[in-house]
Formats: sequence, C-alpha cells, structure tokens
Amino acid sequence: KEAETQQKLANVVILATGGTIAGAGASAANSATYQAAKLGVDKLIAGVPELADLANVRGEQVMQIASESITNVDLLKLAKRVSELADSNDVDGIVITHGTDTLEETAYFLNLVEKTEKPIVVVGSMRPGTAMSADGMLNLYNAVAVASDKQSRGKGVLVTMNDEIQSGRDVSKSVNIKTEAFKSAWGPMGMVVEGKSYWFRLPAKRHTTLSEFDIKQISSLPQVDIAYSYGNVSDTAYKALAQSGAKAIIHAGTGNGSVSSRVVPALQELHKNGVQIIRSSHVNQGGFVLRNAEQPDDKYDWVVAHDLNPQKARILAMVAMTKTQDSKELQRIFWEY
Ligand SMILES: NC(=O)C[C@H](N)C(=O)O
Repeated sequence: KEAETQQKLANVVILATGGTIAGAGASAANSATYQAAKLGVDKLIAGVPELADLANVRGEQVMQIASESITNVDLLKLAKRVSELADSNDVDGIVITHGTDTLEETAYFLNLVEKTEKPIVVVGSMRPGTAMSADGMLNLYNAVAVASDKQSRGKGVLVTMNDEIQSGRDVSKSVNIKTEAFKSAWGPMGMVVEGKSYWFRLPAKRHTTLSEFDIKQISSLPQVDIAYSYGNVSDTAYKALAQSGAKAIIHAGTGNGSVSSRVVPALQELHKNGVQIIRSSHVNQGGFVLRNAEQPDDKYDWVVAHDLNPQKARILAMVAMTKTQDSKELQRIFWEY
C-alpha cells in the first residue's frame, strides 16, 4: 500500500541554498535577530513531516549562505543544477529554499534561463525556524504542494510566500520583518491553502520554454551594476562602476527613472565609451519607466527597464548581454521579458 502511494506522488527535489528559512536564533523571541543559513536541508525536510503526504521529497544542499552574499557564480551553479534536474525523468518539480533578500533576483533569473515546463518554486521565510510563529514550515509545505501539482507546469518560475503564489518575474521583497513581505505590482497569480493551489492569472511575459535564453549556453555573466539616485546626487558612482568594468549600468532613478542634470553628461560620455545605460525607477510599489519620458532615450541611445525594478533590470541585462551588445536589441528584450 505504501509503495503504491509513493508511486502516485510526484517526485520533488528541494535544493537548499541557505537564508533565514535555514536560520536559527538564540531564543524563540528572536524573530529578527538570528543567524541565517545554519540548518542543513535534511533538517529542513525533517522539520515538516507532512511533506511526505504531498510528494516523494529529497534534498540537496547546493550552498549554505545568506542570500545577500550570492554571487553570479553561485547563481550559475544553482541554475545549472536546476536544469540538470529538470531534464531528469524521475523529477517532477523543483523547490529552491533561498534567503529572501535576493530571492526575487534568483527567481527572475531562473524564469529567464530554464528550459522546462516543470514547476520550479523558490521559497524563503521572514523568521528563522526557531522563532515563535515561524513562517518557513508553511511556506515550504506550500512550495512542495505547488511544485508537485501538474497545474503549476508551464507557468514560469513561482514563489510561494505567505499563502500566495507569485510570479518569479513580478514579485519583489517590498517590506522587511513582516511575513507579508513579498508583493507584486500586478498581484499574485494564485493562492495555496492547505496544500491545494487556486489559480487566478497567468504571466504575459516570455519565460522558460518560450525564452530565447538557455542556461546550458551560459557559462559566465557580464558585469552589470546599479547606481542609486537621490537629491544632490553626483556622477561619482556611475564613473567608478564603469571604471571597475561594468558593461551596463542600471540607473536606479527617482520617479519615472529621471536622471539628475548633474549626472546626464557623465552617462552620455560613458555610453560613448560602450557602457549601456538602462533607466529604471526605485519607487517602492512598482516603477513604470517609458522611453523618451523624462529623458530623450532615442537621442542618447539609452534603454528603459519599464516595470522592472533596478535589481531585476540587472538580472535581465546580464542575461541579455550574453547574446547581444546592441541597445535596440536590449530594448526589445526589456519589452518582452
Ligand atoms: N529573510 C531572509 O532570508 C533574509 C536573509 N538576510 C537572507 O536573505 O538570507
């Protein structure tokens, strides 16, 4: 009987990378003061025995770090392992446990480069497992539920936090401390409640199998950096980033991705020297940057990130620049993904 149920259940692999979901604090009252990336994947799985009701689950520790320390090399390593597993006949779905600080970047990266319809779900927690009302157990349970559900196939990389199913493209950490941290300007795709998914919308942007990018063809990522804008900003950071080798600079602009008159000349100069300038917005609840609004992008040959926040724009620019250095092509890619 047991063997029969095992056969019917989906095979889900949990790839653990660290983060608060694997964190531990000194006491149950420590919901914000703790060390991330302490618990191994076997302990995470053992902590939620109910996972066995949802799927045949096995774990792999890909790395053990807080997500603010993830590098491009780590990102490639993780994505390549996801791709190998997705190609394997005995894997139906993949869950990635991840710190929440850069979870949105990893989820978007995988959404762009993984050539599979199999569900890939990225999940984290806002409180360590040792804290009162820890959110990691339920988030992980929900992630495995979504990853083992056939309905989740072909919907792009997903994120399950706080009972919501979010698109890995759209979702962003919008609040810290609170468990309702992950929001998307375009709303969640669905809900997951007591192990069952309820879907309401689909992503309109190209992803996974419909993406022109493939992790199997990517062995390194170009240097793309972000410069933050504010009143009284100078061009120092932009120039320094270019000097350190940035192939593109994401302008984390005010409002509509506006650029201070003190910075415009430097950006024109940097672009003449081959650095792509990509205008995004750092407003909190979803920027919306349009070409030639605020700045004459056609004239300067700059690119706009549209609704992508600066950190997501960096991910797309890196992926796009593995294939093209042409600003028109980059702009097409920014509209389509
Ligand atoms: N809630 C978290 O996971 C935060 C942690 N700093 C991380 O990203 O690894």
